Amino acid sequence: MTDNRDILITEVALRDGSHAIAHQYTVDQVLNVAKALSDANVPYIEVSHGDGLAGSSLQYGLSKTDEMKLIEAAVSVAGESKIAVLLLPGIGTLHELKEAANLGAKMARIATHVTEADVSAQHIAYAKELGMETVGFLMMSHMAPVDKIVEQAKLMESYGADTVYTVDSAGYLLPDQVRERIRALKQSVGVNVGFHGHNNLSLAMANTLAAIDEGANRIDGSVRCLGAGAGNTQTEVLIAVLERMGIQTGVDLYKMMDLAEEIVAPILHVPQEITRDSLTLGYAGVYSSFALHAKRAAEKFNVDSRDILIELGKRKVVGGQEDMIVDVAAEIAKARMK
Ligand SMILES: CC[C@H](O)CC(=O)C(=O)O
Ligand SMILES: [Mn+2]
Repeated sequence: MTDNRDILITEVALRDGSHAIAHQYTVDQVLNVAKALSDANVPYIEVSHGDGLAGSSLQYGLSKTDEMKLIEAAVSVAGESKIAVLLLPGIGTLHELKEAANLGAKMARIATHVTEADVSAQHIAYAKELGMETVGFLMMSHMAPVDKIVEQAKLMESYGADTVYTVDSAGYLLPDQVRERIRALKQSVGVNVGFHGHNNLSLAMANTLAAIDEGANRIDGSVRCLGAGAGNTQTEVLIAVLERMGIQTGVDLYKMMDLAEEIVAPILHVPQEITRDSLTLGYAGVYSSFALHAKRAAEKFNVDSRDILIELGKRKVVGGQEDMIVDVAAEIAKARMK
């Protein structure tokens, strides 16, 4: 593996991308994608249900394949790359974390709502005990002021996180807002700082570059943008842009392009675009993974999915409250009948 990397990329298509295909990954798809990512020298490859370990459920969406089988498959072809898993405390437990570590996962990313870092303490500590590298992943970062994010990141650092992330789950943040968050984290924590963007307002690349400019050295990307909502910062494009800027990622651009075109594009049910629904997510500040749930609820209640998303934004609904999507759709349908 190349040592002189300025930025370490975590590829999230096999986790965040799972939202975009309703968690229908097969072992063969994961083998092919993970092998190609490893051949391209991507340092970290995240594999889990879209909502993290143990996310497979009626509430979040049932996986086609047990995620442990997917993790095992990815590990078998990972070579020098490290397999990462995502865990949201309350959805996943220490049990799944141990199972993933036993299968060979080397990094645990513990994700909480931006104001709830305290629930990550035991998961971060346990992941360290298991010998894993740990990341504190502060989701929906647009919903808290900068000083709150710093406070929460410091908590994660105190639990043992090696890296803390600002996560723009809704694809809502503007580049200046990313800058102020990353700058404050760089000034306040002693660990690596990372950024995870969503492209709902077509700002994932601009936001990622702003984060890097402020000193973030851990960056998430998704090949062919495969992620929730309009997807994430497109990895192969990011590699090209960073190469032009003289920033080393150690990732092979041509191999990433080939993977995107030949292996990942055929997996996509529909091309990853900024649709009216994903644009509404970014505009209203709604969790990107709500998009498919809102679409289904809109069809069921014959209402406009944008009205559902705007209302969810007003109510400041966060991850874990997916059941509210149906409630809101039903309320909108009922109000229309009056
Ligand atoms: C449901 C977990 C979520 O997809 C994590 C994430 O990638 C984000 O908040 O953007
Ligand atoms: Mn995401």
